[in-house]
Amino acid sequence: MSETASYIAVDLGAESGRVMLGTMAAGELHLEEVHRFGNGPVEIEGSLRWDFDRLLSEVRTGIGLAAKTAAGTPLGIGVDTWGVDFGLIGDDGRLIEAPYHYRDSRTNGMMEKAFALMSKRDIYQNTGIQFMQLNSLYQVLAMRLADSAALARTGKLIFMADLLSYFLCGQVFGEYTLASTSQMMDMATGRWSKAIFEKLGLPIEIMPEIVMPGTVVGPLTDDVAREIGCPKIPVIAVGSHDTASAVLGVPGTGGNWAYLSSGTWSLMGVEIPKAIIDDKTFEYGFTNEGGVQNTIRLLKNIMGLWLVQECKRQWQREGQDLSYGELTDLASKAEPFFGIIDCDCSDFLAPGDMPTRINKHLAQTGQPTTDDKGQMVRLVLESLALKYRRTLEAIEDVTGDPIDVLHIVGGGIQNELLCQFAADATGKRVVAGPIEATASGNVLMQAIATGRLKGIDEAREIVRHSFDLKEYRPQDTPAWTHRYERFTKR
Ligand SMILES: C[C@H](O)[C@H](O)[C@@H](O)C(=O)CO
Repeated sequence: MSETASYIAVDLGAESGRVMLGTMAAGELHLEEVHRFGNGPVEIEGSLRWDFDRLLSEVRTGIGLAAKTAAGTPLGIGVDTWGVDFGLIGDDGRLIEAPYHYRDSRTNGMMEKAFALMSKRDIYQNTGIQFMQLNSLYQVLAMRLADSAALARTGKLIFMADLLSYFLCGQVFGEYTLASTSQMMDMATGRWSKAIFEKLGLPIEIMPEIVMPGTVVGPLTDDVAREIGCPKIPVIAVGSHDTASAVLGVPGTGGNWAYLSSGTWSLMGVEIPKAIIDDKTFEYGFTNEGGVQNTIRLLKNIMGLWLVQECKRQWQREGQDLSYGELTDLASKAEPFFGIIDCDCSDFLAPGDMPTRINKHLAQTGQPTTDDKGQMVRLVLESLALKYRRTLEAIEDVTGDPIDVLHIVGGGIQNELLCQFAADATGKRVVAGPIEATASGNVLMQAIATGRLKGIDEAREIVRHSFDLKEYRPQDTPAWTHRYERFTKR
């Protein structure tokens, strides 16, 4: 077994996608970005969709570049994407329509319709998954209730990352961590939940077979390998859910640690050996998403930097194109604790004119509004940090274990102001890095699948030796605690 091994990681988020070449040698992981491309919703027939054909072509381009860049032939390709979304393929193996975007309005009011068919508590007891209208369950229910022709013609439903893999290697499968985000999988059996499909009248036969992360799915098809111009590299099921790969990429330094995968969304939680599905996790709204190597990701979705991304897009539309760096700089100089919002208010889920919606929320809660961009970004970041504190306290309450350190990973760590606010608001030591935790976890899972690594501990050891980490110590926490008390009383 040669010392050096390389793998191709395809990592797509809601805002951008990248193809990385990961090279493992001498206990270190080196990541090289060979291709990066934009991503975002496209409007088709008045609905929000993903431009799947473009994404697939970008992925193929990236794989070609990675294969050319690699010293030898990469040992595998792993694909991960955001959760819940899927494509439908017909019996002819072709995609029936452009996949829907989870922020499309077709799921408005769908949860209530589901609860009329099966109680909210029973759905939770079965799946252990948090309630978000964007969950796959409500997307499929919306199609059934709309007598969707596309659903009627469906041979197989395939989740986004696995759909990209399908068009690379021709194999239909449902990787476990990604499948778990759907709220259609029975957390106890790791199989599709018969109870949910029966009670909601959904076609279980269209669901793909669930496979565990680390499964070697199959080589690139002859056509794909020829068209890309690379060998028939095996496609490996990794933590197909980007957050599952990100959690494997957490360095996990000493003590009892929590993680925050920070990007469009903020996913905050802990890694546990067994799902916790009880009245407390139900009340707190915790989710038990599948992790790699038989772990569970107990976490909560927090609206995240989507709020800042959407403000930036609106100000751009209004002719002021400020970079994230410039916006954060303005925020650092703005008045502390000017106002506070509930970041997870469903008013903020859909795209479009976020500053106006934030001001409406401030006015509705008896707070002053603002047209100052720095002030608005600051109150968003402060509100996120206070939500992190609330979530961390809930994690400690549910697990009974105090958290010593908060690991923040992902693109969001470039917002150093938010990292510092997270330390200040929670009163916890924050360790930030790596930015590319998801791509790292993707490559490391392939290394485990190909026998180069024994498991999670060895993988995290490599993360600790391969990336620079930045520490943030809590400052001025009393002022934050005072603010937090006012926040929690709301
Ligand atoms: C809907 C979100 O994409 C999902 O809940 C989240 O876990 C994710 O995938 C973030 O990339």
